Amino acid sequence: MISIKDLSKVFQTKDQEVRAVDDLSLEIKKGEIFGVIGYSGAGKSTFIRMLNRLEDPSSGQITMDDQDLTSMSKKKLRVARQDIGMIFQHFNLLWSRTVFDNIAFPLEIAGISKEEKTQRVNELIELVGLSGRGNSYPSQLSGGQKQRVGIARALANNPKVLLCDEATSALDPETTDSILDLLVDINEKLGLTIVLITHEMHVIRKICHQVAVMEAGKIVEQGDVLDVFLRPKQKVTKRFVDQVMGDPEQENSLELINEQYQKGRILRLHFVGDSANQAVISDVSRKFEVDINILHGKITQTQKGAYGTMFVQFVGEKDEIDRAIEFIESTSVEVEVNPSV
Ligand SMILES: Nc1ncnc2c1ncn2[C@@H]1O[C@H](COP(=O)(O)OP(=O)(O)OP(=O)(O)O)[C@@H](O)[C@H]1O
Repeated sequence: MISIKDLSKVFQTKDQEVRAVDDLSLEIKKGEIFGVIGYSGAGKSTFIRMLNRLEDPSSGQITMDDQDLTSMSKKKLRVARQDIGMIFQHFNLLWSRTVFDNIAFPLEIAGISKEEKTQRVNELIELVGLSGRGNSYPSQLSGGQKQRVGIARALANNPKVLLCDEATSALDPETTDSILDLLVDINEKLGLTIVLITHEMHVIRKICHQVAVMEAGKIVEQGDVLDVFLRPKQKVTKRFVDQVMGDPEQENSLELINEQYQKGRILRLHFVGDSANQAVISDVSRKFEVDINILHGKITQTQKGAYGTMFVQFVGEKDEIDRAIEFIESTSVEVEVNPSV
């Protein structure tokens, strides 16, 4: 759906040249929630702003549904932009307009009749959960509600793509989660493709299908969110994954576990995104004569299923423990017996 080839943006300042985006290529599929994560200065904002030509690329090509956005005339671009909605960290609402009139703004520009406009705005107000707030002004709303207005306004013209520029970075964790839930809801209900940039791995974990990690203007790692969580290759990616998972081995030394729990067997179980196997512990306790102590671990949910590591102790007859381990090995849960650091 969106194809980005060799995209670069060079800013020329008085005393130096800054390569904010450096020869970047990406494919984003229709209906996907695609996250780009990176630290401050990585080039994320510049990248996302080029997708709707708020920023003009220095070189490279962006095609959306086979339309080349990079070589388009200003007039054609105005029409093509109706297919691309955008929301911002600081909402960018018109403070002198009500919620209703903020959402109506893009419809007025598109020249839609008054009746149609009223109907569409009311639909959008309901979709984003702001029923009854149409006559409020942005200053009377919470941060989360302001972002809901931003989302409704971005969706007014039925775009195919929604660009999110750090859309939850100004919000507290609970409000962040409610906005992320709304984005998933919209993605599923409307089949909308969402491209977001963030510096928070929590956002990627919670809603994205695909992730690209950006550093110094380049994509240094990319893939299915679960794969990247499971096997982060680059140092920068490992740091982001640790943001949400922590490192169980470091947090609670295995040596200590092995010292304290000397009976039976210590196992490290690795869960990798197959929800059918999340009940493996209760299955084992039902099927085998072993006592199970859960010692330490962290399992987290992603859009593609659960992921995480858990340390457990199995106590019982040796043969029974071996059979229980064999059973776990027959599932998609990876198991390591008497793991070492
Ligand atoms: N208009 C500009 N003129 C000159 N340099 C710029 C301009 N915009 C961005 N840059 C530089 O480009 C690089 C990438 O900036 P960008 O804002 O895209 O990064 P970012 O990953 O979005 O970081 P942040 O989250 O802090 O905005 C930085 O070194 C920045 O200083």
